Amino acid sequence: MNAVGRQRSGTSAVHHQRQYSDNFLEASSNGRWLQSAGLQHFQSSNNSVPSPQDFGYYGGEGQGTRMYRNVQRTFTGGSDLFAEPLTPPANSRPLGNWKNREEQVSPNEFSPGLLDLHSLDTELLPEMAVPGHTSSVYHAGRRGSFDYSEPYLVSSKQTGGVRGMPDNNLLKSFAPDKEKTSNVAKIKVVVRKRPLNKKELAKNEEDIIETHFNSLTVHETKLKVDLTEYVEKHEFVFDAVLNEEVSNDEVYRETVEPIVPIIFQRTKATCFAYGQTGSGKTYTMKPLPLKASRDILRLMHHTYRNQGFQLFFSFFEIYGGKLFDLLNDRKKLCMREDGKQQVCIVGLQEYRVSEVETITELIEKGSAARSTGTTGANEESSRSHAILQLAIKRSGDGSGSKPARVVGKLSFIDLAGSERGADTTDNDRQTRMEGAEINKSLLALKECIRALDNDQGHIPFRGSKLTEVLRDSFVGDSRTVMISCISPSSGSCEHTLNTLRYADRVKSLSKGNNSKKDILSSTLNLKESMTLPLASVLPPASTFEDDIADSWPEQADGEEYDASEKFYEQEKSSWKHGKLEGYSLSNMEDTRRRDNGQTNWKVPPKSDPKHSHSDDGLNALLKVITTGKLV
Ligand SMILES: Nc1ncnc2c1ncn2[C@@H]1O[C@H](COP(=O)(O)OP(=O)(O)OP(=O)(O)O)[C@@H](O)[C@H]1O
Repeated sequence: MNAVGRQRSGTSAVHHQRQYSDNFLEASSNGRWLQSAGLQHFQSSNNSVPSPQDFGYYGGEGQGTRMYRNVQRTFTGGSDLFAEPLTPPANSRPLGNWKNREEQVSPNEFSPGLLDLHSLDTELLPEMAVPGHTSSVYHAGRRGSFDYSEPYLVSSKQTGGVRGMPDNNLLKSFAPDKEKTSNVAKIKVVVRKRPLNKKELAKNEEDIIETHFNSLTVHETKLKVDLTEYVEKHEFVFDAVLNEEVSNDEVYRETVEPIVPIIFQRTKATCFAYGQTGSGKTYTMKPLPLKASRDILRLMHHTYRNQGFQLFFSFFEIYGGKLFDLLNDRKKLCMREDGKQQVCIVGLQEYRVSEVETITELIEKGSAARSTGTTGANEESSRSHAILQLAIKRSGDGSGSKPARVVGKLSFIDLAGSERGADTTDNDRQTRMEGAEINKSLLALKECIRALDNDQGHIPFRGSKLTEVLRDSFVGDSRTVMISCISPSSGSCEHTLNTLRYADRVKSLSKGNNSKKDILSSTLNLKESMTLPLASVLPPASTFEDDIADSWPEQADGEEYDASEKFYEQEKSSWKHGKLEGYSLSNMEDTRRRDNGQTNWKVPPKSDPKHSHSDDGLNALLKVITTGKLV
């Protein structure tokens, strides 16, 4: 497993310095996010981006008093929270407190055009031979050193008639063969830890996250009955763990870069960020589409030159269960399904793009129009799920004479911040309702990923608008990358554990190697999920009840009532009947552990007579062993 940049090593000081020069070089927030994307040379110097007033506030549509981001607020908004540099590398932070305490280890792109809804563009093209590709080692040497400077981009040389495109001899080659496609994991779970911010430092909050190669340990301080403190360790293993020193460039390399070539191979891929409000989801997600577009354009103009591929860009959000076009004055959109159960977003404006600069402008424009609000942890919190889609289309015969149809799609989802209901007690009703809606969709997302990975016949896409919209990204040949963002602070420990457990659950769904152990583990996870359905996202009782009673005004009129309500009711019922008991079965969650620096694959959880699901799990396990079938 890749460990670049995640371990403190002899180069850590360099990483550290680069990380912050990436993120904090300019005072201009616009420049800042381009820098953090490694694309500062694309910073718009013209006035083509509309003025803030153009999107300052969009009334109506039941948006109440919600605020929208203006151009001045970019994803690094609120950076006043951060000192520069912020934290020394985690390993250099004194872990003394933990050590002094008694330890307890718990096993644990500009030609705008309206989207032609009735073109068959939601259908994937039949497989077409793509001649003339260069087949070389795509990732050769990338693990050894970080290419922070991105020389092919910094270079002022223009090649191939596409601005911002790399110099030929620096062009990375992609091998678009089937084998490569299947080599990219179906589900990849990556965790990113952000540095402590000013607020947390001011409160003397400790960094409780210790990162290793592809694992991390959370040091949770607890109190015994006699009020003496002890530290409980929670260990998790993921596909990659990115610490606070890791730049957005490396995040891209680890997460999205490997899936870019395969979207030319009839694959739909989704990358989403999950995590507590203020944990760095927007910071992490915002640079990714630009970097991916750059690579896609490079492939289109080099490897796939003159083959009729086109790149289309769209950007919308789901707020309160409704869809809004972020590139068209927040126009309300409708989601429809065609006869083939393909999802069509009626009215969504799509832009055909061929230059990175244009994409930069579109991202700026869309981000400025997002719904934001204030939460306890983030003054400018994203209260919507933002979905940015890059669709690769090609005319049916590859010559451009027939209408273009979708070949592959790459969706970037910046999910709204997850919150525990407990955190919403000092928030207004609107914020609490947002929280409930957000949690519902996160739960539905997890359920879909779970069902997909278990090859279940029924995928509960109707669980939420989010999953309905993402339906066509999950069926067929799809890839999912989940980036779990966490805060390192002791004050966010519970959130962090919830986020990691969600991530671990998603990860455990991946059959990856299809080893028997994995299958067994999936069985156990499924079993557990049946008894603990709302475990990781459910707000506490009081808030949950309030939120149910308060249902969204737009939904109350039944206009867009859908199966999600029913789903929600079912989940609520499960919860009411106490099926969440045993949620803290951390040994069930932390399925893989490290031992003496070696990663051990999933082990079945220990039997615990107090928890009946353990017996169920063992029974399931035995059945699989004896029958070779999942039960
Ligand atoms: N890895 C990081 N390095 C430096 N600063 C970071 C990092 N991650 C996040 N931040 C800063 O933390 C603050 C909150 O981040 P961000 O807005 O991305 O959180 P979020 O998870 O999207 O929150 P919400 O869900 O409420 O929208 C921002 O000021 C951002 O610049």
